[in-house]
Amino acid sequence: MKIFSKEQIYSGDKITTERQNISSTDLMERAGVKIFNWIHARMQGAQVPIHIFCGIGNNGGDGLVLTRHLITHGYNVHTYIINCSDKRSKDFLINYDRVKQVTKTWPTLLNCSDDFPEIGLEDIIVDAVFGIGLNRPIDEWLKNLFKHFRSSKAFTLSIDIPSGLYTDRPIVDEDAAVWADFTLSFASPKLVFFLPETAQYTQEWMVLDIGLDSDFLSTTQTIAELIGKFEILPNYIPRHKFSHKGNHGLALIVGGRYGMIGAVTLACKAALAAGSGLVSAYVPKCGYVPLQTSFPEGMVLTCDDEQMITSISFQTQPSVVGIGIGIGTHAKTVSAFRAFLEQNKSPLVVDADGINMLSKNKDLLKLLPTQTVLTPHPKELERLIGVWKNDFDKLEKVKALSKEHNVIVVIKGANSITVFDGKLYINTTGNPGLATAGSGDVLTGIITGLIAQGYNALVAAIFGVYLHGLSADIAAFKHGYESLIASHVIDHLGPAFLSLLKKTKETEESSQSKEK
Ligand SMILES: NC(=O)C1=CN([C@@H]2O[C@H](COP(=O)(O)OP(=O)(O)OC[C@H]3O[C@@H](n4cnc5c(N)ncnc54)[C@H](O)[C@@H]3O)[C@@H](O)[C@H]2O)[C@H](O)CC1
Ligand SMILES: [K+]
Repeated sequence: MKIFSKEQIYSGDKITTERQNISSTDLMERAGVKIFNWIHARMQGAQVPIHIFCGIGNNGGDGLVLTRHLITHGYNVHTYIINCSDKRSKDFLINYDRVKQVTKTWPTLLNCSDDFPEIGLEDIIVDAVFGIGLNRPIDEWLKNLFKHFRSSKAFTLSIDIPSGLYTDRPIVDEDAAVWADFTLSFASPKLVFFLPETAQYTQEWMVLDIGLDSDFLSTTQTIAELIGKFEILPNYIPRHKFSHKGNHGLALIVGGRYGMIGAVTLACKAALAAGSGLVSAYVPKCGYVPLQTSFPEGMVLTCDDEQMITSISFQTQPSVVGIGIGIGTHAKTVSAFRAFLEQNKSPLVVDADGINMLSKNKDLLKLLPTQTVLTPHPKELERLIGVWKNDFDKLEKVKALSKEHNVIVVIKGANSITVFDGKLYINTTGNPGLATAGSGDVLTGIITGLIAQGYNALVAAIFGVYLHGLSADIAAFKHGYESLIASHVIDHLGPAFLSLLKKTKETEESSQSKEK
C-alpha cells in the first residue's frame, strides 16, 4: 500500500474534484460520511455521549459533516469549535452552516482561554482539530486540551491523523498531540504511524477509501510503501516440479567465535528453512563439532584458528554469503574481513559485528558489492551513521548511506524499514516476541537463504523481513510473546510460506490496513 506525502494528498484531492467534476465540499461530504458509517456500524444508535472537537480547517470540516449525520441519526452529540483563529476554511464554513440547519443546539465555540468541557470515562472523543495541515507548534491552551482528552481516558477517535502530529516533522513534546485509540485515515496511512517516535500516538488505524481518482492512486510514485501480503505475493518464485537442490543455490554463513557458535547455527538453519538448496557454515575450529551435531543438513568449513576467524578462504563459489554474526571485531578478524571483501565475488548480507567492523573501518564500505544487504539493529545503525536527531533525520541519513554505497539497509525495529534507492519499504508483520536473543541471526539467515535461491537482493530483504515477522506472528499464537524464542521463528517459516500462499479471507491483510 502506498503511503502518500501531504503534498501528494492535496494534489490527489484537486485532481479528483476536477476529474470527477465534484466540489471540494462534495469530497469532504464523502469523507465525513465514511467516518459516520464506520461509527454507526459499531454504535448502532447507542446514546453514549460523543464529543466532537473541530478545528477551523478542513479536518474540522470533516468533523462537522460527521456531527450533522450523527445528529440526524439521533446520536447524543456535543460539538465544540476550537475557535482560536479566524482563518476558517471555505468547506468548514459551509458545513458549519449545514449543522445549524439540522439542530437548534449549535456547536459550542471554545475560545482559547475557555474551560474545557467535562468528558466522562465512558464517553467518546472525536478529534477533528487538525489534519495534515498543521504547520506550526500549537499553543499551551491546545496542549492542555489534548492533555484533558488523555486524562479523561475516554475512547479517542482521530480523524485522518492524531491532531498535533505533522506528516513530515517530529514533534518535540508528547503533550503536543492527541493520543488516539483509533485513527481513521483518508486515502493512505501516514508515515508517522510507523516511526518509533510517533507510532505511539495511535493504537490502531484504518484507511478509509474516499474515492480519489484511480489514475492518481495507481500512477503516483511514493517514497514510502507499506508491505503486506499483496505487495509480497507477486514476487514469490514458485518451485518447479523437476527442480533439484542445485537449482536453489548455496548459502554460506561466515561468522562465529568461541561462545558464539549458536548464532551461526540459527542463521544456517534459517537460510535452509527459507529455501536455500544448500547451506554451509564457515567458522573457527571451535564451531566444527557443535555445528556438525546440531545442523546435520549443512556442511562446515573452518579457518585455522580455534577461537576466532583469522582468515576467510574456501574453494566453492557460494550464491551468496551472509557474514558477521558472532564474528567479533578482533584486529585479526578485521584483516580477514578486509582480505575477503577484496576478492569476494558473491552477493553479501552483512549483519552484527560485520556492520560494526564496517563502522569502525569506513573504507571497507567501498569494498561491498552493489546491493549488499545490511541489517543493523538500532545500536549498530548508530555506529554506522552516527547519532540522529529524530526519526526523519535517521531516515535521511540512511538514505544517504544507501545511495553513497549502493547498499540496501534494513532498519530493524517494530516496523522494520528497508531503505534502497531513496525508497522506504515498511514492514507490517512481527510482534514484541521478536525482541529476543538470536532473532536477528534468524533474519540474516532468511534473507541470505532467499538470495541463494534467486530472489534479487532488494526483494529478498523486503520478503525476508516480512516472512520473519509473519513466522513470529504465527508462532506467537502457540508460544505467546514472552516464550517466543528465535528457534520458533525458524520452525514456523513453513506455516508462514503456507499462510502467504493461502487464498482465504483470514490470511488477508490485517484490518489495521484495510477498510472492512
Ligand atoms: N483526500 C483527503 O485526504 C481529504 C482530506 N480532507 C481533510 O482535510 C484535512 C486537511 O485540511 P487543511 O484545511 O489543509 O488542514 P487542517 O484541517 O489540518 O487545519 C489547518 C488549519 O489550522 C491552522 N493551523 C495550522 N497549524 C496551527 C497551529 N499550530 N495552531 C493553530 N492553528 C493552526 C492552519 O492555518 C489551517 O487554518 C485533512 O487532514 C482531512 O482531514 C478533506 O476533508 C477531504 C479530502
Ligand atoms: K485529527
